[in-house]
Amino acid sequence: MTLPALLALADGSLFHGTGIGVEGTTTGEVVFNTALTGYQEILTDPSYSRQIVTLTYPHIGNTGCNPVDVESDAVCAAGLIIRDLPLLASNWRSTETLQDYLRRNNIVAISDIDTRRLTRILRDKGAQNGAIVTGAAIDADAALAAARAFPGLKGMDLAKVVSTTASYAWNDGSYDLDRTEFKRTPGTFRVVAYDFGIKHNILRMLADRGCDITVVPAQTSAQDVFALKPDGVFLSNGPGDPEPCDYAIAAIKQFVAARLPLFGICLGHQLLGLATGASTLKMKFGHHGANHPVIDIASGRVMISSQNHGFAVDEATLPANVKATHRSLFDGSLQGIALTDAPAYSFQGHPEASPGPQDVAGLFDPFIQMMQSRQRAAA
Ligand SMILES: NC(=O)CC[C@H](N)C(=O)O
Repeated sequence: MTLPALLALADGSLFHGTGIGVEGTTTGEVVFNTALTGYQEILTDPSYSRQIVTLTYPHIGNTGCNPVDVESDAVCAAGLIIRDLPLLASNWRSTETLQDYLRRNNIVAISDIDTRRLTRILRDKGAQNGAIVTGAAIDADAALAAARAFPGLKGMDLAKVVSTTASYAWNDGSYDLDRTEFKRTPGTFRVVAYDFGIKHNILRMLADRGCDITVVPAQTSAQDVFALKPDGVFLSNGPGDPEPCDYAIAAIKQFVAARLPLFGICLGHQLLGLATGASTLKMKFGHHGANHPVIDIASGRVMISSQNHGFAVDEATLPANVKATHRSLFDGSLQGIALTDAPAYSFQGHPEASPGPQDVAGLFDPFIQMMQSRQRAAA
């Protein structure tokens, strides 16, 4: 039996389709992602908390779902919007269909809508607050009211909401090619990783490079981190607006002052920017995809990157001791910064990919080199 479904946007747009998850209502900011593959990694990326994701690729679910291709322990996106759910899921690693996966994770989702029309609206008007309602008796006015009641992500501190409540150790490296076993590299560097909504593949890529990682809650004080005697601190990706995360910004200022090696990704990049005194802004529709070209300003090299952000550091507000290292070739927005007077840098896109191309994976290396230099200086 098909489940009727309606997507309502705050601008008044309505899309009738088919419910492919559970019955109910979900609200959030509706964003479009242009990646062709990786729907499971996208759904489980904590940075999508309170966001409803529409995928522009029309056939989603072809390869089913499995327990391995996840970026956290839960489905974090507030909902999913797709054009077409294939009748058959086929892959040797698939253990369940996308529909079963969505239902088991209690996700409200809609298919059979014109995702191209939806994406054009989001591009023209900017990311919209929205609601998906599924069930036998759908009321368009109630759906619109739900969409308009969502307060929007601006000013919303979600990092401390999705973060781990207790610290834990992580030393699993990447999977082998069959994705049946983890690679393990002996830990040479003690790294404290702030969990603002951290993706598993970031932790794996740090572990592959010899990091022994302690993951700590978002609100951990700088003092508690210094007590762990780290060689370096990593600032993770995460959902929501970076600006209200004053606890993290205060801690980062202390790490910079102590000249502790620092590396930030996405939200972590935005927080490093704020800690240096720069400002962040909300973008019109953000960057969400797996094919975004960025230029390394010093070398002129162009790399294709995975992206997922709706806020950005405003390059015009960078203080004199912070240089721009990367820019987006789609819209010229700032993609990377480095401090000129401290061992600290960050990147707006996703060097860990998952999903996406691995062109920018080398951005993990300077962090390792900074920790090496620090260890040598102390020896
Ligand atoms: N992936 C992320 O870390 C996203 C950062 C932030 N929530 C943004 O939307 O810009």
